[in-house]
Amino acid sequence: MLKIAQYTLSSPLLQAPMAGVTDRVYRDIVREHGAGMATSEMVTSQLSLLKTQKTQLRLPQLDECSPRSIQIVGTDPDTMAEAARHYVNIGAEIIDINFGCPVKKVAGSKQLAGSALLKDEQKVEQIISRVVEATGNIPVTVKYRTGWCQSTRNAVRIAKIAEQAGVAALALHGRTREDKYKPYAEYESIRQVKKHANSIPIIANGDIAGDEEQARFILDYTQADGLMIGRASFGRPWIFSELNHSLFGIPTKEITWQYKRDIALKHLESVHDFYRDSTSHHAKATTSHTGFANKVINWYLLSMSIQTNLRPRLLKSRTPGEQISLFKEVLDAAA
Ligand SMILES: Cc1cc2nc3c(=O)[nH]c(=O)nc-3n(C[C@H](O)[C@H](O)[C@H](O)COP(=O)(O)O)c2cc1C
Repeated sequence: MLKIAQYTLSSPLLQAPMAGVTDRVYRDIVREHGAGMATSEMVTSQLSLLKTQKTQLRLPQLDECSPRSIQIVGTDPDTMAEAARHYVNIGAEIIDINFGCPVKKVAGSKQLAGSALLKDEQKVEQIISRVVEATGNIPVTVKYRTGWCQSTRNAVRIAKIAEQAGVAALALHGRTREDKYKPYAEYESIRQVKKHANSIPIIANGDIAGDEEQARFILDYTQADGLMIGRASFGRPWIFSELNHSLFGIPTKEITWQYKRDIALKHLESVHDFYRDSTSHHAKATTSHTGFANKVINWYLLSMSIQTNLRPRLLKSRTPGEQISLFKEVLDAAA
């Protein structure tokens, strides 16, 4: 089984961190359905911004499934080390560093964080070393892309830097920053990384769609120790238990239509509970609350191939109660 430093995971299939997606509710649901770990979406290493409600809601909580991994993003080694120390103090059990984010707000010329750091290997080394030093025996992992652009791919060099600086595991998305999300991810770089940095677990990421044959191919071809799944888990948290069963023979419940319906409904109810409880004292509560609830509805309608003319009403529901009962009606009508 996949081991990250002192943590033996229950499955080598991990949920990819996704900003605006993998909130506490999402992480709980995928863990319940077989994901071996679900890292938080990226959070700032600027501790002064920690007060914001948005960041507070992104942080892992002490009652969350272990190991609690939190992903930090930033650019200054000392600031990131200080942030890592802070997150460990409030309960993180693994610190993940983001060297993969392609978006302008993070990797643009103003911030030079996320995937932009792949252009500066020395800085990567400094950041990792400082964070590893700051976190003591709390494992540090790295999630990154294969390089800034096709002509400067440096996944193997980054892996060796990370390995030498004491990183406990690497997750590699088989695209460069320049590739953004264009089809398709490639797995050759992941295979090379596994070949050249074989003292730590390597986790393959990119376009894993949930079918057994493809997942088996990626594992065999790259020899990776685990797979990380992002978008394919939208409205489909049972993807983990399905693949756990088909790839590794881990027993699972039968995934019937009724089972999916119950999960979809529970996901929506949990989003309403979580944001209502967490944000009831904040004026801006409704933005993330409604945003997440509507995303959840759209994901499940798509993944369960449900077409309904009630969709506009569903997304514009005035109260959580109204939305939940309408969603139930839609799910039951589609059964
Ligand atoms: C909406 C969205 C948000 C994302 N946010 C993050 C993030 O916060 N940190 C990170 O390392 N990667 C982030 N990613 C990248 C994913 O973790 C993953 O590497 C990428 O989606 C490829 O995997 P997939 O093809 O299985 O989706 C994000 C991706 C999406 C689609």
